[in-house]
Amino acid sequence: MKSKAPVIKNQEFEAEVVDLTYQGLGVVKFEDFPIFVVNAIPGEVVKVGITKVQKNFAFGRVIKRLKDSPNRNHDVDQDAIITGIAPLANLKYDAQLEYKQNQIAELFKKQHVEAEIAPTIGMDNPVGYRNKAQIPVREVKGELTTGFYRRNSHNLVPIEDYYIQDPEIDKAIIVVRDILRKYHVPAYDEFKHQGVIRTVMVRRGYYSHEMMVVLVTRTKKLQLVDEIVREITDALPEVKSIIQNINPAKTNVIMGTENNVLWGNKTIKDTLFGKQFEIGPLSFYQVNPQTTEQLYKLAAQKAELKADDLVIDAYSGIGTISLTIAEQVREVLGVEIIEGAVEDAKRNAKLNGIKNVRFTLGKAEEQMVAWQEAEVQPDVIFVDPPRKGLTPELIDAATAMAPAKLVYISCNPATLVRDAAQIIENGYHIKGEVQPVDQFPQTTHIESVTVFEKNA
Ligand SMILES: C[S@@+](CC[C@H](N)C(=O)[O-])C[C@H]1O[C@@H](n2cnc3c(N)ncnc32)[C@H](O)[C@@H]1O
Repeated sequence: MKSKAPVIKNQEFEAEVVDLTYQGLGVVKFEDFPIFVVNAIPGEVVKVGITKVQKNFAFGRVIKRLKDSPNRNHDVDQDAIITGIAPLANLKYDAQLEYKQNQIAELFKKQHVEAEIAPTIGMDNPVGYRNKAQIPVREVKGELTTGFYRRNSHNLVPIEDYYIQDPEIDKAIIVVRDILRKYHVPAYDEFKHQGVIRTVMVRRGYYSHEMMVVLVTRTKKLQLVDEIVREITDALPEVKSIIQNINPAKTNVIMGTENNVLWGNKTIKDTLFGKQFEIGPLSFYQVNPQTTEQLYKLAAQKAELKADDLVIDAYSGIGTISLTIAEQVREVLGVEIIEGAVEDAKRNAKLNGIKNVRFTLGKAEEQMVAWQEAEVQPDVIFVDPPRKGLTPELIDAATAMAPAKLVYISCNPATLVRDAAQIIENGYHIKGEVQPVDQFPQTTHIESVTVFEKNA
């Protein structure tokens, strides 16, 4: 079909940036036709070159910035922005916090759900916070290279400073990269589906400083594995676990399902709220331990837990929410889909001497229905789903059990507002303000806590 777009590829023009999308792209208009531009922020005037035209919108690039916004942060490496490591880093931090609050408010408005959104709780030092890195390994100019993809592409940009990761993790990535180079391990080629090493994953406990290195390989065979392991442990004394994860599939999914412990333990430990957690290679663990403590504390406070409460923790991961609230309530029932995470959760309960939690392996949407059919009567339900949010079946089953409160921890406001509409329709209202907590500074990801209370 012929495009009705009023712009063509390579066209150049000057315009003011009028908005910022949920992906952190600046919006300029040409005769009301929206053009999305990397690294352009509202209030700026830019000379734009059109790079791609679609039916209802186009993409462009900044040829020249003619006027800066006062909110522009000049103090950031451009690689972080062009690769999408830190797509919001061109905005000063206060403006990022405001942007996140506004994004949630706009989405609630579009959904016609009334909600007050509190100012985003931010970090004092919003860089170097990530406790986990998953770094693609590719061959660039004939050399094994670690870095990040240029946005919307699979072209690897070599990077050594990832800006938002724990700097000790950045150092470890360089060490591992150099060892892999030394032993001539072939980097994965995703087009030919050849080569060996696909990804290096590193996780580091914020309090424990225990480090796990995961080498994700296409093949079972990893040449000179003993030498590689010895060199990693010699160079990185914090490493407590080295794992080979095998992912033979032609896929964008980073990790496979098979893990071989090459050296050390199969998990690392970290602490949250003074409790110990063991974390396996495939388990979800919040990437920002500093704000996670704030987030869960807030969620628990807002839940107004009582000593006799029965609580459900849906999407319980390795048990972080369950175990941090267990002492305040009678019993917690968790459900989680990843087997390794459920095993971690059970071990973590033992490790902390907590006896009033029960973790079930399964789909939250099915388990919630099973609990409802078994006439379980929870006082509070916590839900902390992945980005796709809840299912209608889960919401119906959860609200049918009539908990006094449903505490929704969301990492995607678009699915939060969709689910909020159904929860409200089922006889609940939002209690107080929706509280954004900046779990992911410098990125467009938005975390928040909302409490739904049963109507009187
Ligand atoms: C955002 S994480 C929250 C984990 C945990 N509450 C925490 O903070 O550590 C979402 C969790 O949901 C799990 N998950 C994804 N889909 C699921 C499903 N359909 N049923 C149960 N768990 C699921 C993931 O494996 C992950 O552990």
